[in-house]
Amino acid sequence: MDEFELIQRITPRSLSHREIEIGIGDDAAVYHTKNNYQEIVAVDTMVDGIHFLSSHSSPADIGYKALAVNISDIAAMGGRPKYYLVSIAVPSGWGATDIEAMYEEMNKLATLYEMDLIGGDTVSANGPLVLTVTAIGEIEKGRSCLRSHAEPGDVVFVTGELGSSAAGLSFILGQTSARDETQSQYFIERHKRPEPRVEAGLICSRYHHVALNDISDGLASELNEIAEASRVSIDIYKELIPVHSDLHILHTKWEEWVLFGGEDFELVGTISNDQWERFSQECSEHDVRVHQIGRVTKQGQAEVFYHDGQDRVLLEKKGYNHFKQDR
Ligand SMILES: Nc1ncnc2c1ncn2[C@@H]1O[C@H](COP(=O)(O)OP(=O)(O)O)[C@@H](O)[C@H]1O
Ligand SMILES: Cc1ncc(C[n+]2csc(CCOP(=O)(O)OP(=O)(O)O)c2C)c(N)n1
Ligand SMILES: [Mg+2]
Ligand SMILES: [Mg+2]
Ligand SMILES: [Mg+2]
Repeated sequence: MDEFELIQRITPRSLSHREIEIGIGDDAAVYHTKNNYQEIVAVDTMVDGIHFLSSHSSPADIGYKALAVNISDIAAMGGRPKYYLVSIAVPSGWGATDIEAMYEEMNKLATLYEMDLIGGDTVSANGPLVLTVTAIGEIEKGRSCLRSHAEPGDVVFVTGELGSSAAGLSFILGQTSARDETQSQYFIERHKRPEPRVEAGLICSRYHHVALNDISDGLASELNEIAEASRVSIDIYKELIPVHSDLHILHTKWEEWVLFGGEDFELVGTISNDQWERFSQECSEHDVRVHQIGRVTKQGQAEVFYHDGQDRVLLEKKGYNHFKQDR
């Protein structure tokens, strides 16, 4: 495979954004920016064996998820995604068709969100496949949904359902068995194809002082990050957390999946009590699922508490941690 041929093949034929002066094809990309807007930039890397198993995920699956998790970070700021760059380190076992299939799927997802590929990098590798995506988005000045925005009295909410991605991973790793193919396929799909909550994030950006985080490392970890950044205490309630109706029958570990599993790429956030009803109404009008799961209680100490019936336990900042896995 020739590096230059490959770049030519993955170069988009048309672009969604006219602000691009030069995308792929020079030393760097150049685009115009809008007045009264700020840019949002996020980067995440995926490594074979750590974030996915190339034995179980197709190149298309891998491409989809690498872009989706970056779009998710733009959504978690309340922004609109616009551009992306892709860097790949390709091991010798991978051919041009695999790489093209990966880009094809990224391109499909990007088209849904009107994003343009504006650059990247291609290298050969001796190690596993490494895929790094940088996403760039925009937001009106001062409207970002920062982790530091939580205040006492705020409602704590999540989008979608939690724990399904971890259940899917458990199926892939052969740690859980399913009732039937349809059941396992549902959860595996949640794991391989998370839907970035762009619409939910955009709605959040139109409200005052919303805090947001996307759930990559698990609910417990992300809530602790909000608590730390805002220096507040948060209380959440087991019975309020939305989960798939089959989740609890799959494995006794289902509650761990919900709290610590991660990779749901749902949004967790806080919003003032007086905006909550209008906000949840607007979400339902746009078919965006949101559920209240708790409250921000007080300023001072950064703590998260989990209510299970009569019990109230400290929810530690435990979850996926790259340097702290039991492996
Ligand atoms: N190696 C690094 N160099 C510089 N900044 C980093 C590095 N790794 C993470 N960060 C920054 O630390 C913050 C937290 O990162 P991370 O936990 O990966 O966020 P997320 O879960 O949203 O992807 C982000 O602002 C990220 O940009
Ligand atoms: C083979 C395999 N093992 C374990 C996992 C679980 N896993 C890997 S990374 C991760 C956390 C999210 O990835 P990270 O790089 O921390 O993303 P970020 O927090 O930066 O968005 C989880 C739950 C997986 N997806 N695949
Ligand atoms: Mg990251
Ligand atoms: Mg994030
Ligand atoms: Mg992480």
